Amino acid sequence: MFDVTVTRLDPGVPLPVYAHPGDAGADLVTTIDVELEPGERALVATGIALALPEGLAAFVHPRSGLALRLGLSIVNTPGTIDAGYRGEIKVLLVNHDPSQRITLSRGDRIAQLVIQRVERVAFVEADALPESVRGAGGYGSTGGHATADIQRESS
Ligand SMILES: O=c1ccn([C@H]2C[C@H](O)[C@@H](COP(=O)(O)OP(=O)(O)OP(=O)(O)O)O2)c(=O)[nH]1
Ligand SMILES: [Mg+2]
Repeated sequence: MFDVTVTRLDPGVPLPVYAHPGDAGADLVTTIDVELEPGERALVATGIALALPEGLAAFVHPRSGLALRLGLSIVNTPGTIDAGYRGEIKVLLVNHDPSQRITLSRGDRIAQLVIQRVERVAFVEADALPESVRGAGGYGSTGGHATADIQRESS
């Protein structure tokens, strides 16, 4: 376990907390009340700033329960918190529900922070790449992808 130094820019919010032993995500809360109309997005402050050691990064993920119940997600999921970032962690929430407004109150848990080891590499340019079994095949090259309704109807 790494120690990560945290500051609370809003003294009224809890530190990020793992709900259970073994959880990968530590919950973050909103410092403000928010109302999101269907399709609307909002940048929401969490009151938390970190000093991550080099070699770690934090990723801001949606919470599954809120996604299921309300359609709440994050536009740039997962948001990337660089080790060098010392500012407040903010969450770019979005309401994916087609008809229902989402109402959140200060203190509600809105997202979860997953801390991971990350590698940095030297990008070394070459004229050609070494061969591999997959080669350049991508975007469904192995099959098994769903067919869009519109394609199914016209075929
Ligand atoms: O969900 C997020 C994503 C990012 N950030 C902060 C921390 C991160 O280190 C910084 C920059 O994020 P990113 O690199 O994804 O955004 P950018 O648009 O590339 O901005 P920049 O030019 O500052 O790198 O913004 C957040 O607070 N929340
Ligand atoms: Mg960036």
